[in-house]
Amino acid sequence: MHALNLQPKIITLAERLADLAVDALIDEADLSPKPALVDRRGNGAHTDLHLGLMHASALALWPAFKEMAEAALEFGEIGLTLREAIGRIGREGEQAMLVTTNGVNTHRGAIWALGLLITAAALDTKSTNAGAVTLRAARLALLDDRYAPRPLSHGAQVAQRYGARGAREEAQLGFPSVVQRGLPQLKRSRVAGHGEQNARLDALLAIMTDLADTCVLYRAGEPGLHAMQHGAQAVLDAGGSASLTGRRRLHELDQQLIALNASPGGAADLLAASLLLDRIERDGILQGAF
Ligand SMILES: CC(C)(COP(=O)(O)OP(=O)(O)OC[C@H]1O[C@@H](n2cnc3c(N)ncnc32)[C@H](O[C@H]2O[C@H](COP(=O)(O)OP(=O)(O)OP(=O)(O)O)[C@@H](O)[C@H]2O)[C@@H]1O)[C@@H](O)C(=O)NCCC(=O)NCCS
Ligand SMILES: Nc1ncnc2[nH]cnc12
Repeated sequence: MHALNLQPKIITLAERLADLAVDALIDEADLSPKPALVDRRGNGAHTDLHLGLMHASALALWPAFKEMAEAALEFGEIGLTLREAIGRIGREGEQAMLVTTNGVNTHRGAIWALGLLITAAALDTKSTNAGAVTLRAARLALLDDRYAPRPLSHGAQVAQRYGARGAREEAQLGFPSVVQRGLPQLKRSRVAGHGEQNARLDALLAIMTDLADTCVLYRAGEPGLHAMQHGAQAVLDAGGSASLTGRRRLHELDQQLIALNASPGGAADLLAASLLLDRIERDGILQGAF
């Protein structure tokens, strides 16, 4: 007769990082009320997305995140070999996402941003503050993956039309929207006692105030981007999402962006990146067990 094994399974560093990334994506999707984005209330400005699809997509990305962290551990240093390995894994992750969502792009930007951050975190678990991790991620993003296809993506079309360089530049600059806006606002709103959900909403709004979100530019042009940036600033100026006036401004922003079809999908990805870095900095298992 076999005794029941009640020992907790020891998870690997790569598995732990993949867990943190998926948790960050699910927390981002669930956070409500987000302007014009999919959340617990509904589909925002989207006709082809819903919350269940966002969850399924996030879960489908776990193996890719784990493999990226494993590649970092295997190669051990920033270089073209690692960059091209995670590029391949990222593209396989995109395929897994598209199979799960039946062809809908739920998390392309998130695979890019969180994939780079997971890889960068795994490279040195003794140096996991946001500044150090984003710097390593930027050095990876600056390397040119020779095998990356160059499709005329929405981001590429927007770059041609408006000169906005979007997700690639955000990573190559070390995620300024995360390090200078999202994370500091998350911490400020927590310290002010606004509650975790409001702190996360404020972090999203802080990202939106300055981001050249190629998703918004593609769907709603410069008027859409202007509405997103100024509307987000108006909520923060009114006291943020924990205040009554701020909540009113947030509702107005939601209505305005939906009317413009302007979904800030890039800002949503960068909120998930902020939540991931916040978790990596504070994670007891990551700090202690490896
Ligand atoms: C380098 C890549 C990110 C490719 O970049 P590019 O700009 O060429 O490609 P896009 O396909 O447009 O994807 C970029 C996505 O990044 C998000 N984003 C937008 N602006 C920013 C920004 N300023 N900073 C950071 N991130 C940003 C955004 O993702 C979200 O929006 C998605 C929905 O967008 P879209 O497809 O346009 O969808 P809709 O408007 O809804 O379209 P329809 O309904 O009309 O169909 C949503 O998924 C969010 O995630 C942009 O979409 C990179 O992808 C790449 O090179 N990948 C290859 C693999 C690789 O090398 N990986 C590296 C290992 S990690
Ligand atoms: N919550 C969300 N709604 C719409 N697009 C997104 N892209 C990433 N997160 C999103």
